[in-house]
Amino acid sequence: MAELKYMTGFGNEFATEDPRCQGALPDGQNNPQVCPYGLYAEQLSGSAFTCPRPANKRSWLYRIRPSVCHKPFTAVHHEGLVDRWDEVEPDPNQLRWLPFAIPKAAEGKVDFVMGLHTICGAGDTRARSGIAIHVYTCNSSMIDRWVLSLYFMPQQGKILITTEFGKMMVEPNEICVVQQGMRFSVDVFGETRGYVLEVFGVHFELPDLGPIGANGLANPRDFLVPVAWYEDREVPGGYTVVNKFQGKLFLSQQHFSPFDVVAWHGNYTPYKYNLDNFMAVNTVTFDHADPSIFTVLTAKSTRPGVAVADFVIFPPRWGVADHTFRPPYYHRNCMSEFMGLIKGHYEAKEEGFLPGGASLHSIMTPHGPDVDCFEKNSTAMLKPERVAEETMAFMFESSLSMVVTRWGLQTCQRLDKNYYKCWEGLQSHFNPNWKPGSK
Ligand SMILES: O=C(O)Cc1cc(O)ccc1O
Ligand SMILES: [Fe+2]
Repeated sequence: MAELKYMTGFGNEFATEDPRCQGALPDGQNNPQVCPYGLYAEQLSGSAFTCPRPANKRSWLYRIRPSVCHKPFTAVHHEGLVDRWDEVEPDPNQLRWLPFAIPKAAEGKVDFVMGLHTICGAGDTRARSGIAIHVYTCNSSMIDRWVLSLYFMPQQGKILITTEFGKMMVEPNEICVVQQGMRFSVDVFGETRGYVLEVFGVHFELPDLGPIGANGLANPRDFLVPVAWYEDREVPGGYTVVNKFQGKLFLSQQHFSPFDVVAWHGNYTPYKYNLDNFMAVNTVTFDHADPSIFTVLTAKSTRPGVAVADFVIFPPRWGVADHTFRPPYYHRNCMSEFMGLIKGHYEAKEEGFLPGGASLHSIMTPHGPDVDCFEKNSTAMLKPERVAEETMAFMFESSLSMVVTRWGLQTCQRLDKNYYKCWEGLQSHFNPNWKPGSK
Protein backbone atom coordinates (compact mmCIF):
# COMPACT_ATOMS: atom_id res chain seq x y z
CA MET A 1 0.00 0.00 0.00
CA ALA A 2 1.37 3.43 -0.97
CA GLU A 3 2.43 5.68 1.89
CA LEU A 4 -0.59 7.63 3.10
CA LYS A 5 -0.49 11.42 3.05
CA TYR A 6 -1.65 13.67 5.88
CA MET A 7 -2.17 17.35 6.57
CA THR A 8 -0.81 18.79 9.83
CA GLY A 9 -2.34 20.81 12.66
CA PHE A 10 -4.91 20.57 15.43
CA GLY A 11 -8.36 21.96 14.68
CA ASN A 12 -7.23 23.88 11.60
CA GLU A 13 -9.47 24.82 8.69
CA PHE A 14 -8.37 22.20 6.19
CA ALA A 15 -9.24 21.91 2.49
CA THR A 16 -8.45 18.82 0.44
CA GLU A 17 -9.37 17.24 -2.88
CA ASP A 18 -8.67 13.73 -4.09
CA PRO A 19 -5.95 14.34 -6.74
CA ARG A 20 -8.09 12.47 -9.30
CA CYS A 21 -10.59 15.35 -9.21
CA GLN A 22 -8.81 18.65 -8.99
CA GLY A 23 -11.15 21.60 -8.63
CA ALA A 24 -13.77 19.51 -6.78
CA LEU A 25 -14.00 22.06 -3.97
CA PRO A 26 -16.43 24.82 -4.97
CA ASP A 27 -14.85 28.23 -5.37
CA GLY A 28 -15.85 30.85 -2.81
CA GLN A 29 -19.03 29.20 -1.51
CA ASN A 30 -20.19 26.02 0.22
CA ASN A 31 -23.28 24.98 -1.69
CA PRO A 32 -23.38 26.13 -5.30
CA GLN A 33 -26.47 25.36 -7.36
CA VAL A 34 -24.46 22.66 -9.10
CA CYS A 35 -21.23 21.39 -7.53
CA PRO A 36 -18.10 20.65 -9.60
CA TYR A 37 -17.99 17.08 -10.98
CA GLY A 38 -21.73 16.74 -10.27
CA LEU A 39 -21.10 16.10 -6.57
CA TYR A 40 -23.54 16.59 -3.70
CA ALA A 41 -22.68 19.07 -0.93
CA GLU A 42 -23.28 17.83 2.63
CA GLN A 43 -22.46 19.56 5.90
CA LEU A 44 -21.39 17.55 8.96
CA SER A 45 -21.82 19.57 12.16
CA GLY A 46 -19.75 18.77 15.22
CA SER A 47 -21.13 21.62 17.32
CA ALA A 48 -24.33 23.62 17.56
CA PHE A 49 -24.56 26.10 14.68
CA THR A 50 -24.47 28.88 17.25
CA CYS A 51 -21.39 27.82 19.26
CA PRO A 52 -18.84 30.59 19.78
CA ARG A 53 -16.19 30.57 17.08
CA PRO A 54 -13.40 28.83 19.05
CA ALA A 55 -15.74 25.90 19.72
CA ASN A 56 -17.55 25.88 16.39
CA LYS A 57 -16.85 22.75 14.32
CA ARG A 58 -18.21 21.68 10.97
CA SER A 59 -17.01 20.33 7.68
CA TRP A 60 -18.37 20.39 4.15
CA LEU A 61 -18.20 17.12 2.24
CA TYR A 62 -18.50 16.91 -1.56
CA ARG A 63 -19.64 13.40 -2.33
CA ILE A 64 -20.96 11.19 -5.08
CA ARG A 65 -24.23 10.53 -3.23
CA PRO A 66 -25.54 12.16 -0.06
CA SER A 67 -25.49 9.94 3.06
CA VAL A 68 -29.27 9.99 3.21
CA CYS A 69 -29.49 7.35 0.45
CA HIS A 70 -29.92 4.27 2.61
CA LYS A 71 -32.56 1.76 3.64
CA PRO A 72 -34.21 2.28 7.07
CA PHE A 73 -32.16 1.49 10.17
CA THR A 74 -33.15 -1.58 12.13
CA ALA A 75 -32.01 -2.38 15.68
CA VAL A 76 -29.44 -5.09 16.23
CA HIS A 77 -28.35 -6.52 19.55
CA HIS A 78 -24.66 -6.30 20.37
CA GLU A 79 -23.74 -8.35 23.42
CA GLY A 80 -20.56 -6.41 24.15
CA LEU A 81 -21.73 -2.81 23.89
CA VAL A 82 -23.36 -1.44 26.99
CA ASP A 83 -24.76 1.95 27.91
CA ARG A 84 -26.72 0.96 31.01
CA TRP A 85 -24.76 1.26 34.18
CA ASP A 86 -26.88 -0.89 36.47
CA GLU A 87 -26.06 -4.37 35.17
CA VAL A 88 -24.11 -5.30 38.30
CA GLU A 89 -23.66 -3.87 41.79
CA PRO A 90 -21.11 -1.06 42.21
CA ASP A 91 -17.60 -2.21 43.14
CA PRO A 92 -15.23 0.28 44.78
CA ASN A 93 -12.28 -2.14 44.83
CA GLN A 94 -9.01 -1.60 43.02
CA LEU A 95 -9.51 -3.53 39.79
CA ARG A 96 -6.90 -4.90 37.47
CA TRP A 97 -7.36 -6.93 34.32
CA LEU A 98 -4.92 -9.34 32.72
CA PRO A 99 -4.44 -8.76 28.97
CA PHE A 100 -7.77 -9.13 27.22
CA ALA A 101 -7.89 -12.32 25.12
CA ILE A 102 -7.69 -11.89 21.34
CA PRO A 103 -9.83 -14.37 19.38
CA LYS A 104 -7.72 -16.73 17.29
CA ALA A 105 -8.38 -16.54 13.55
CA ALA A 106 -8.74 -20.35 13.43
CA GLU A 107 -11.70 -20.09 15.81
CA GLY A 108 -13.64 -17.76 13.53
CA LYS A 109 -13.49 -14.29 12.12
CA VAL A 110 -14.05 -11.44 14.55
CA ASP A 111 -13.95 -7.90 13.21
CA PHE A 112 -13.67 -4.57 15.03
CA VAL A 113 -17.41 -4.17 15.63
CA MET A 114 -17.89 -7.75 16.80
CA GLY A 115 -14.81 -7.49 19.02
CA LEU A 116 -15.84 -4.31 20.88
CA HIS A 117 -16.63 -4.69 24.58
CA THR A 118 -17.59 -1.97 27.01
CA ILE A 119 -15.59 -2.29 30.19
CA CYS A 120 -16.81 0.70 32.18
CA GLY A 121 -18.47 4.05 31.83
CA ALA A 122 -20.91 6.55 33.25
CA GLY A 123 -23.43 9.10 32.08
CA ASP A 124 -26.06 9.19 29.45
CA THR A 125 -25.79 9.01 25.68
CA ARG A 126 -29.18 10.75 25.43
CA ALA A 127 -28.19 13.71 27.62
CA ARG A 128 -24.88 13.60 25.74
CA SER A 129 -22.91 13.73 28.90
CA GLY A 130 -20.61 10.94 29.97
CA ILE A 131 -18.08 8.44 28.70
CA ALA A 132 -17.67 4.76 27.93
CA ILE A 133 -14.41 2.84 27.81
CA HIS A 134 -14.24 -0.16 25.51
CA VAL A 135 -11.60 -2.64 24.47
CA TYR A 136 -11.46 -4.19 21.03
CA THR A 137 -9.95 -7.58 20.27
CA CYS A 138 -10.25 -8.83 16.69
CA ASN A 139 -8.56 -10.78 13.95
CA SER A 140 -10.37 -9.69 10.76
CA SER A 141 -11.07 -6.55 8.78
CA MET A 142 -14.55 -5.12 8.55
CA ILE A 143 -16.10 -6.04 5.24
CA ASP A 144 -18.44 -3.40 3.90
CA ARG A 145 -19.70 -2.22 7.24
CA TRP A 146 -18.88 0.93 9.15
CA VAL A 147 -19.68 2.65 12.42
CA LEU A 148 -19.54 6.06 14.05
CA SER A 149 -17.42 8.07 16.64
CA LEU A 150 -14.50 6.94 18.83
CA TYR A 151 -11.06 7.63 20.30
CA PHE A 152 -8.72 4.73 19.42
CA MET A 153 -5.54 3.47 21.02
CA PRO A 154 -4.17 0.39 19.27
CA GLN A 155 -2.13 -1.76 21.65
CA GLN A 156 -1.31 -4.71 19.41
CA GLY A 157 -1.43 -4.58 15.61
CA LYS A 158 -1.74 -1.53 13.41
CA ILE A 159 -5.18 -0.63 12.12
CA LEU A 160 -6.12 1.03 8.85
CA ILE A 161 -9.03 3.37 9.46
CA THR A 162 -10.86 4.37 6.31
CA THR A 163 -13.10 7.37 6.90
CA GLU A 164 -15.23 9.65 4.81
CA PHE A 165 -12.36 12.14 5.17
CA GLY A 166 -9.63 9.75 3.96
CA LYS A 167 -7.45 6.97 5.30
CA MET A 168 -5.24 6.77 8.39
CA MET A 169 -2.83 4.01 9.33
CA VAL A 170 -2.67 3.90 13.11
CA GLU A 171 0.08 1.94 14.85
CA PRO A 172 0.47 1.05 18.51
CA ASN A 173 1.88 4.15 20.28
CA GLU A 174 -0.36 6.37 18.16
CA ILE A 175 -3.85 7.54 18.99
CA CYS A 176 -6.63 8.35 16.59
CA VAL A 177 -9.83 10.32 17.02
CA VAL A 178 -12.82 9.69 14.78
CA GLN A 179 -15.44 12.19 15.87
CA GLN A 180 -19.15 11.83 16.34
CA GLY A 181 -21.03 11.16 13.12
CA MET A 182 -17.98 10.26 11.01
CA ARG A 183 -18.30 7.00 9.14
CA PHE A 184 -15.32 4.72 9.28
CA SER A 185 -14.22 1.16 8.71
CA VAL A 186 -11.33 -0.73 10.35
CA ASP A 187 -8.91 -3.05 8.56
CA VAL A 188 -6.54 -5.17 10.62
CA PHE A 189 -3.46 -7.20 9.74
CA GLY A 190 -3.54 -10.05 12.24
CA GLU A 191 -4.42 -10.44 15.88
CA THR A 192 -5.30 -6.99 17.07
CA ARG A 193 -6.14 -5.36 20.39
CA GLY A 194 -6.64 -1.85 21.64
CA TYR A 195 -8.51 0.55 23.85
CA VAL A 196 -11.33 2.91 22.91
CA LEU A 197 -12.66 5.90 24.76
CA GLU A 198 -16.03 7.24 23.76
CA VAL A 199 -16.97 10.70 24.99
CA PHE A 200 -20.63 11.65 24.68
CA GLY A 201 -21.21 15.21 23.59
CA VAL A 202 -17.89 17.08 23.91
CA HIS A 203 -14.73 17.15 21.83
CA PHE A 204 -11.13 16.74 22.83
CA GLU A 205 -9.06 19.90 23.12
CA LEU A 206 -5.39 20.53 23.69
CA PRO A 207 -4.94 21.51 27.34
CA ASP A 208 -4.06 25.10 28.16
CA LEU A 209 -0.35 25.49 28.84
CA GLY A 210 -0.44 28.24 31.49
CA PRO A 211 3.06 29.11 32.68
CA ILE A 212 4.58 26.38 30.47
CA GLY A 213 4.29 28.96 27.69
CA ALA A 214 3.41 28.77 24.03
CA ASN A 215 4.99 25.38 23.28
CA GLY A 216 5.16 21.92 24.77
CA LEU A 217 3.17 18.84 25.69
CA ALA A 218 1.33 17.80 22.51
CA ASN A 219 2.23 20.41 19.90
CA PRO A 220 -0.57 21.19 17.41
CA ARG A 221 1.60 20.62 14.32
CA ASP A 222 2.08 16.95 15.21
CA PHE A 223 -1.59 16.08 14.73
CA LEU A 224 -2.19 14.46 11.35
CA VAL A 225 -5.38 14.73 9.34
CA PRO A 226 -6.16 12.53 6.32
CA VAL A 227 -6.36 13.87 2.79
CA ALA A 228 -9.51 13.32 0.73
CA TRP A 229 -9.82 9.86 -0.82
CA TYR A 230 -12.86 8.39 -2.51
CA GLU A 231 -14.07 5.18 -4.06
CA ASP A 232 -16.99 5.02 -6.50
CA ARG A 233 -17.97 1.47 -5.74
CA GLU A 234 -21.32 -0.21 -6.21
CA VAL A 235 -21.92 -2.97 -3.67
CA PRO A 236 -24.62 -5.20 -5.21
CA GLY A 237 -25.03 -7.28 -2.03
CA GLY A 238 -25.53 -4.10 -0.01
CA TYR A 239 -23.11 -2.15 2.12
CA THR A 240 -23.98 -2.45 5.79
CA VAL A 241 -24.06 0.76 7.74
CA VAL A 242 -23.65 0.30 11.50
CA ASN A 243 -25.05 3.29 13.36
CA LYS A 244 -24.52 3.70 17.10
CA PHE A 245 -27.49 5.68 18.35
CA GLN A 246 -28.48 6.23 21.99
CA GLY A 247 -26.04 3.51 22.99
CA LYS A 248 -27.52 0.86 20.70
CA LEU A 249 -26.47 -0.40 17.29
CA PHE A 250 -28.63 -0.11 14.19
CA LEU A 251 -27.97 -1.54 10.74
CA SER A 252 -29.00 -0.27 7.37
CA GLN A 253 -28.12 -1.18 3.82
CA GLN A 254 -27.04 0.95 0.90
CA HIS A 255 -25.87 -0.13 -2.51
CA PHE A 256 -22.69 1.96 -2.67
CA SER A 257 -19.56 2.61 -0.64
CA PRO A 258 -19.98 5.44 1.91
CA PHE A 259 -16.37 6.46 1.25
CA ASP A 260 -17.35 8.51 -1.74
CA VAL A 261 -16.22 11.95 -0.55
CA VAL A 262 -14.16 13.45 -3.37
CA ALA A 263 -13.23 16.68 -1.57
CA TRP A 264 -13.90 18.29 1.79
CA HIS A 265 -13.08 21.38 3.78
CA GLY A 266 -13.60 22.35 7.39
CA ASN A 267 -12.35 22.01 10.94
CA TYR A 268 -14.37 18.96 12.07
CA THR A 269 -12.06 16.13 11.10
CA PRO A 270 -10.63 12.85 12.26
CA TYR A 271 -6.97 12.97 13.27
CA LYS A 272 -4.11 10.90 14.63
CA TYR A 273 -1.09 11.63 16.80
CA ASN A 274 2.10 9.74 17.59
CA LEU A 275 2.77 9.72 21.34
CA ASP A 276 6.55 9.88 20.70
CA ASN A 277 5.97 13.53 19.75
CA PHE A 278 4.82 14.43 23.26
CA MET A 279 7.17 16.99 24.82
CA ALA A 280 7.03 16.01 28.48
CA VAL A 281 7.53 18.67 31.15
CA ASN A 282 8.29 17.67 34.74
CA THR A 283 10.23 18.61 37.85
CA VAL A 284 13.92 19.50 37.61
CA THR A 285 14.13 20.06 41.36
CA PHE A 286 12.15 17.83 43.71
CA ASP A 287 8.80 16.12 44.37
CA HIS A 288 6.49 14.14 42.14
CA ALA A 289 4.35 16.37 39.91
CA ASP A 290 0.68 15.43 39.53
CA PRO A 291 0.05 13.37 36.37
CA SER A 292 -1.98 16.18 34.79
CA ILE A 293 1.43 17.45 33.64
CA PHE A 294 1.32 14.63 31.08
CA THR A 295 -2.10 15.53 29.60
CA VAL A 296 -2.20 15.01 25.86
CA LEU A 297 -5.85 15.94 25.27
CA THR A 298 -8.74 16.95 27.48
CA ALA A 299 -12.51 16.67 27.12
CA LYS A 300 -13.74 19.44 29.39
CA SER A 301 -16.86 19.45 31.52
CA THR A 302 -18.74 22.68 32.11
CA ARG A 303 -16.98 23.10 35.49
CA PRO A 304 -13.74 25.06 35.07
CA GLY A 305 -10.70 22.78 35.33
CA VAL A 306 -12.76 19.59 35.66
CA ALA A 307 -12.52 17.12 32.79
CA VAL A 308 -15.09 14.61 31.64
CA ALA A 309 -11.95 12.78 30.51
CA ASP A 310 -8.29 13.71 30.38
CA PHE A 311 -6.05 11.56 28.25
CA VAL A 312 -2.73 11.30 30.08
CA ILE A 313 0.41 9.32 29.16
CA PHE A 314 3.51 8.17 31.06
CA PRO A 315 6.15 8.35 28.33
CA PRO A 316 9.86 7.49 28.44
CA ARG A 317 11.68 10.41 30.11
CA TRP A 318 14.40 11.42 32.54
CA GLY A 319 13.80 11.29 36.30
CA VAL A 320 16.05 13.76 38.06
CA ALA A 321 14.17 14.76 41.22
CA ASP A 322 16.41 15.28 44.28
CA HIS A 323 15.57 13.89 47.76
CA THR A 324 12.26 12.58 46.39
CA PHE A 325 10.33 9.34 46.29
CA ARG A 326 10.15 9.44 42.51
CA PRO A 327 7.33 7.02 41.51
CA PRO A 328 3.66 7.98 41.91
CA TYR A 329 2.72 8.82 45.49
CA TYR A 330 0.05 6.95 47.46
CA HIS A 331 -3.24 8.67 46.93
CA ARG A 332 -7.00 8.78 46.99
CA ASN A 333 -8.39 10.84 44.14
CA CYS A 334 -11.71 12.61 43.60
CA MET A 335 -11.47 11.42 39.97
CA SER A 336 -11.66 7.91 38.42
CA GLU A 337 -8.46 6.56 36.92
CA PHE A 338 -8.65 3.98 34.13
CA MET A 339 -5.19 2.89 32.98
CA GLY A 340 -3.87 0.74 30.16
CA LEU A 341 -0.44 -0.27 28.97
CA ILE A 342 0.62 -0.17 25.32
CA LYS A 343 4.11 -1.62 25.88
CA GLY A 344 6.77 -2.14 28.52
CA HIS A 345 6.27 -1.79 32.28
CA TYR A 346 4.57 0.81 34.42
CA GLU A 347 6.87 2.31 37.03
CA ALA A 348 4.48 1.93 39.99
CA LYS A 349 3.88 -1.77 39.21
CA GLU A 350 6.66 -3.56 37.39
CA GLU A 351 4.78 -6.85 37.72
CA GLY A 352 1.16 -7.75 37.12
CA PHE A 353 0.10 -4.72 35.05
CA LEU A 354 0.70 -6.01 31.54
CA PRO A 355 0.45 -4.68 27.97
CA GLY A 356 -3.11 -5.15 26.76
CA GLY A 357 -4.47 -5.31 30.31
CA ALA A 358 -6.00 -2.49 32.34
CA SER A 359 -6.71 -1.15 35.80
CA LEU A 360 -9.41 0.99 37.35
CA HIS A 361 -9.00 2.96 40.56
CA SER A 362 -12.33 4.51 41.31
CA ILE A 363 -13.13 7.74 43.07
CA MET A 364 -11.47 7.81 46.52
CA THR A 365 -10.25 4.22 46.18
CA PRO A 366 -6.74 4.19 47.68
CA HIS A 367 -3.87 3.05 45.48
CA GLY A 368 -0.22 3.65 44.66
CA PRO A 369 3.07 1.81 44.23
CA ASP A 370 3.25 -1.89 45.04
CA VAL A 371 5.59 -3.26 47.69
CA ASP A 372 8.57 -3.80 45.36
CA CYS A 373 8.29 -0.33 43.92
CA PHE A 374 8.09 1.26 47.37
CA GLU A 375 11.03 -0.67 48.81
CA LYS A 376 13.26 -0.14 45.77
CA ASN A 377 12.59 3.56 45.43
CA SER A 378 12.83 4.41 49.12
CA THR A 379 16.46 3.32 49.15
CA ALA A 380 17.57 4.00 45.54
CA MET A 381 20.59 6.22 44.84
CA LEU A 382 19.04 9.31 43.28
CA LYS A 383 20.97 9.94 40.11
CA PRO A 384 19.49 11.14 36.80
CA GLU A 385 17.84 8.08 35.35
CA ARG A 386 15.74 7.07 32.37
CA VAL A 387 12.20 6.28 33.50
CA ALA A 388 9.82 4.09 31.56
CA GLU A 389 12.25 3.33 28.71
CA GLU A 390 10.46 1.52 25.84
CA THR A 391 7.22 1.96 27.74
CA MET A 392 3.90 3.64 27.16
CA ALA A 393 1.26 3.59 29.87
CA PHE A 394 -1.79 5.81 29.68
CA MET A 395 -4.68 6.95 31.83
CA PHE A 396 -8.19 8.12 31.08
CA GLU A 397 -8.86 10.30 34.11
CA SER A 398 -12.50 11.20 34.57
CA SER A 399 -14.52 13.26 37.01
CA LEU A 400 -17.33 10.70 36.56
CA SER A 401 -17.77 7.78 38.90
CA MET A 402 -17.37 4.88 36.52
CA VAL A 403 -19.42 1.74 36.57
CA VAL A 404 -17.90 -1.54 35.50
CA THR A 405 -19.99 -3.71 33.19
CA ARG A 406 -20.90 -7.34 33.71
CA TRP A 407 -18.44 -8.17 30.92
CA GLY A 408 -15.68 -6.31 32.77
CA LEU A 409 -16.39 -7.87 36.15
CA GLN A 410 -17.37 -11.37 35.10
CA THR A 411 -17.71 -12.41 31.48
CA CYS A 412 -14.25 -11.47 30.25
CA GLN A 413 -12.69 -13.57 33.02
CA ARG A 414 -9.59 -11.39 33.04
CA LEU A 415 -10.03 -9.75 36.43
CA ASP A 416 -6.98 -10.30 38.64
CA LYS A 417 -8.52 -11.47 41.91
CA ASN A 418 -5.17 -11.12 43.69
CA TYR A 419 -4.56 -7.48 42.80
CA TYR A 420 -5.04 -6.21 46.35
CA LYS A 421 -2.17 -8.43 47.49
CA CYS A 422 0.39 -6.21 45.77
CA TRP A 423 0.04 -3.78 48.68
CA GLU A 424 -0.32 -6.31 51.51
CA GLY A 425 3.39 -6.52 52.21
CA LEU A 426 3.80 -2.79 52.87
CA GLN A 427 5.32 -2.72 56.36
CA SER A 428 5.18 -0.10 59.02
CA HIS A 429 8.50 1.73 59.14
CA PHE A 430 7.29 3.98 61.91
CA ASN A 431 9.98 4.91 64.41
CA PRO A 432 8.66 7.01 67.31
CA ASN A 433 12.26 7.84 68.29
CA TRP A 434 13.12 9.31 64.91
CA LYS A 435 15.15 12.56 65.07
CA PRO A 436 16.02 14.97 62.25
CA GLY A 437 19.18 13.68 60.60
CA SER A 438 18.62 10.03 61.56
CA LYS A 439 17.67 7.51 58.83
O1 LIG B 1 -2.34 5.88 40.01
C1 LIG B 1 -1.56 5.96 39.06
O2 LIG B 1 -0.65 5.14 38.87
C2 LIG B 1 -1.63 7.18 38.15
C3 LIG B 1 -0.91 8.31 38.77
C4 LIG B 1 0.38 8.59 38.42
C5 LIG B 1 1.07 9.60 39.04
O3 LIG B 1 2.31 9.87 38.64
C6 LIG B 1 0.47 10.33 40.05
C7 LIG B 1 -0.84 10.08 40.41
C8 LIG B 1 -1.54 9.08 39.75
O4 LIG B 1 -2.83 8.82 40.03
FE1 LIG C 1 -3.73 7.12 40.69
